[in-house]
Amino acid sequence: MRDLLSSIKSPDILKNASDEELVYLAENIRKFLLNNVSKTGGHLASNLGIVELTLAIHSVFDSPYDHIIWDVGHQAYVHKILTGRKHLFHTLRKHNGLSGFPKRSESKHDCFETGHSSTSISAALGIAKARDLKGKKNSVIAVIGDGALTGGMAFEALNHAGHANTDLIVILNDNEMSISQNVGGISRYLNRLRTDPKYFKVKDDVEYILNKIPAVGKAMYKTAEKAKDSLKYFLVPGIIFEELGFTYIGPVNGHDIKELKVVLQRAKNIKGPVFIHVITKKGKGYKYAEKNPDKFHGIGPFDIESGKLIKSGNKRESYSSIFGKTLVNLAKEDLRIVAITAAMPSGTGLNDFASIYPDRFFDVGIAEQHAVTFSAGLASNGLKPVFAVYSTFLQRAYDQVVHDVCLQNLPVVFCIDRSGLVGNDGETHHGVFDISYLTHIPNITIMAPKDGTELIEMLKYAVKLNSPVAIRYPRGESDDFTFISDNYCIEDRKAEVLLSGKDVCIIAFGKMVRTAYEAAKRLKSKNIHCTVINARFAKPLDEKTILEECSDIKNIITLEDNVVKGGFGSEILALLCKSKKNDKNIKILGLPDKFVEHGDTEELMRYYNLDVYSVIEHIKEMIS
Ligand SMILES: Cc1ncc(C[n+]2csc(CCOP(=O)(O)OP(=O)(O)O)c2C)c(N)n1
Ligand SMILES: CC(=O)[C@@H](O)[C@H](O)COP(=O)(O)O
Ligand SMILES: [Mg+2]
Repeated sequence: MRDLLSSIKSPDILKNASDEELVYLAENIRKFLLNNVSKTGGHLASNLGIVELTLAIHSVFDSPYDHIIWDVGHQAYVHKILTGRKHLFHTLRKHNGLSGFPKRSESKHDCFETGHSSTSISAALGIAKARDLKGKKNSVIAVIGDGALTGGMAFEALNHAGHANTDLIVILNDNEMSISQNVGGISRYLNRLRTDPKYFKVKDDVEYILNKIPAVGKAMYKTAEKAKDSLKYFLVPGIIFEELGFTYIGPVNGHDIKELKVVLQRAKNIKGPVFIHVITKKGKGYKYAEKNPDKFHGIGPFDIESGKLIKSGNKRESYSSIFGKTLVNLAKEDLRIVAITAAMPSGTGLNDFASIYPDRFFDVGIAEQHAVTFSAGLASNGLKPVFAVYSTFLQRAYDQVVHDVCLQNLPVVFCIDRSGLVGNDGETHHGVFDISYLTHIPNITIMAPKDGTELIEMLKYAVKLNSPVAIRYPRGESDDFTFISDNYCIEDRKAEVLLSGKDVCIIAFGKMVRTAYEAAKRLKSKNIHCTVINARFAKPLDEKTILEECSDIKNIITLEDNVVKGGFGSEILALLCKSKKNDKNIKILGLPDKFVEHGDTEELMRYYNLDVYSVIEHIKEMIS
């Protein structure tokens, strides 16, 4: 048997591989994924599940002539291996290394970039229509998971594609899982298609009966074979995809390469939009990932033998976990509190809330826009909705925040996790725009805690407010300032002065308070004395404290882990201008006007001059 993996540089090699060779290749790819991702971390379970499907797609289609669009893109590792990037896997998700998502700059085989879910069908349809207008004939294939299919955009695109009069193939990779168990009516519907004994019985009966009829039976069966899926349409009530205008094929065993190739070849020859329903097992081939696909969806380095995470040092509790526990406690006291997630219960720390208060917990699927307006509805009818959401995914729901929540001044609490740099996921996932996209909206209060204790206090305050509130906090370990801070009162909406000094005033927001504090401590030994303000609020700013503290200090620095444009520093600058205090020497430190790449968060903070050392240098330069 040829060892295709060791020599693979392009998918062309698959075209003349036997089915047995492809099965052997699938086995080797799984070993390769396991060996590499156990060292680098990454999205393991989704990739283990999609090995055969990716091999079949690249066997039947001709990338990059044919276009393949991967929804979310976290499952594109196998595609990367087959398209000449195997040798880069030791650098996966590291700074300047291989991205964890499709990147046009990385390969001509990555025709469209993804990271946020449910975009693939819209993109594929656009690509297909452009192809038609250019008079070309290549295939366009969108590969979308059952989780991503819960996103509204996917349905907007299916609705359009069904009557767009173009050739398009949508492959649904149905593994019954989003990151956690998939939820909702669509998921239940797919489950019925997958398992309905009535369907399988009827299908088998029809094939059996036709085959039994002597002479004509075989011919009739051949005709019926063609019409089988349409036949199914009549036999299974409401195949929604057929109703939308697609030819539905499935369910297909997503781990049978031979069957997959036959089905894909057939789809390639069908005119109009085709929907192929493929069934796979998330985590396939690695027992720990099959058993616990949520844990192995996106995982850090782990030990292959035991499936246990390799942890470095003693870590403090994460902000997500502190948030989750606090909300459980608050919900005990206040029965109006309900929690909402858009398919991220574990990532946002809501798992305990979900099991303790199942009736007050809502996983709405990957549907951030709906989650926000749903929260607005809950609030308008007397409840206290807390929507826990990653900063980057809330971008989706900007208009709902404006139009459905803030315009009506409804008391929805946005707990914005993963704000700032998130690290290895990179461009698509950094939460560096939320201050910019929220501060200009009337009625909203925006806070960021300097440490875990402050997050607890901010959440207590937020659920008491009768208007929209956002609390932003970063990925990972919480900080702890209890050794110096003795006032955690949030209700007075005041900033906190952590250190006083006459040379420089550093006004920091959220996680950056630590950087300001450490820089000030080190500068003291060089006889440079800094005031350090923990702003707590980006909106409304505690104008009084800030202006008083700045009044006798010439040098002012603002620090944030948001983009500088439209961020926290801009708010301070506007305040100083408004108060005629623009005779100051001011530096606004934050992230630049570009999409920040992937890499370790600390490394990126150094790279963008936002670490303690860089802040010290900024201050020295300012003073000199
Ligand atoms: C808009 C948006 N919200 C949330 C996420 C986080 N997220 C990434 S993958 C995923 C689950 C995707 O499930 P599915 O599409 O079924 O893919 P699978 O991992 O099962 O292969 C979620 C919720 C995202 N990427 N984009
Ligand atoms: C692909 C995706 O969007 C998620 O899987 C994301 O990578 C999760 O990030 P965390 O690891 O920060 O939860
Ligand atoms: Mg899935």
